[in-house]
Amino acid sequence: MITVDGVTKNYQDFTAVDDVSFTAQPGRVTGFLGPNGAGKSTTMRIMVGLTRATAGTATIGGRHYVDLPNPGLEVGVLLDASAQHAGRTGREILTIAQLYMGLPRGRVEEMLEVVSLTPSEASRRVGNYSLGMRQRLGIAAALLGDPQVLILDEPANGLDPAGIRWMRDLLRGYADRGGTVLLSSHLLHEIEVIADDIVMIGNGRVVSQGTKTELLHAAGTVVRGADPGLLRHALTELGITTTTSPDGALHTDADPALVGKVALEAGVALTELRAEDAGLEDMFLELTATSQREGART
Ligand SMILES: Nc1ncnc2c1ncn2[C@@H]1O[C@H](COP(=O)(O)OP(=O)(O)OP(=O)(O)O)[C@@H](O)[C@H]1O
Repeated sequence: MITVDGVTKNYQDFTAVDDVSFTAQPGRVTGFLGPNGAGKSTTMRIMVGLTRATAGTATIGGRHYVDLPNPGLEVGVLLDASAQHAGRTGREILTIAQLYMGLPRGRVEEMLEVVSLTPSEASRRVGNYSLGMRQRLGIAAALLGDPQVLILDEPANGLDPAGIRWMRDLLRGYADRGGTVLLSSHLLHEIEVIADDIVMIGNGRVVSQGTKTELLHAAGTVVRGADPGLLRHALTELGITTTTSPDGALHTDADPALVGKVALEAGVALTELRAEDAGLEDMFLELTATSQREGART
């Protein structure tokens, strides 16, 4: 588990991360979502001891990263896929990591296979790798020590659609086996398809967090009945306010299960009942509107 507790980072009078708290739980993929410059990378760098927090703590399994005796065995980190020695081959980079982690040699070839880097690609210098290949190598390095926790900063950058699908399946499987995954992105769709839990950050502050289901449900319910007037009346009677869209559908903040129950009791046949698809996109833009560069930066 990753625990971030009241983390703040000031650069002189600029606050890059402002009292951020959240947890990333085992068995779940936690998406760390925010627009450019929101403070995701800074928070992740603090988690792994590369940046010192001005206040607050970030721990992995209850310990600070710097206190982990052989960190690669406990947490796999990919912060910048291009931050590798360009003159080394992919295989050499993994071999160096394998040696200092004290892992069996076979682990390198195993990981190259997992990330689908062919033997000839693994023998090429990283300076000649595409961004997608660097991401794959970075994921191989993060997985090398078979850690229980993964911290990945924008891991889908540079991957093609098949690569994104591959990564999603890999991380899903990893979390399903009990691993903790924290991955950041400024692209909502990426997070929406993979994450179980979402932490949204804007202007250094957490603007919303919860399970994906909770955040989707926060958008409310759309319901359409054979007798819209009677349905509206039944809902209003229970104090559930509704608005009617031009196409006759009713919109309410209440839960779909409750709306369905009210309709059943009122004897109204429903033709549509669903969680309102505001799309996390709208919510993401709305929630971060005041904290984006284009918005009021206070
Ligand atoms: N060393 C530093 N000195 C001064 N400001 C910094 C430093 N590092 C980061 N910042 C600022 O902190 C803010 C947050 O940056 P950060 O890289 O954490 O954002 P991010 O959410 O990862 O963005 P992106 O999606 O663009 O990668 C930015 O305004 C950035 O310019």
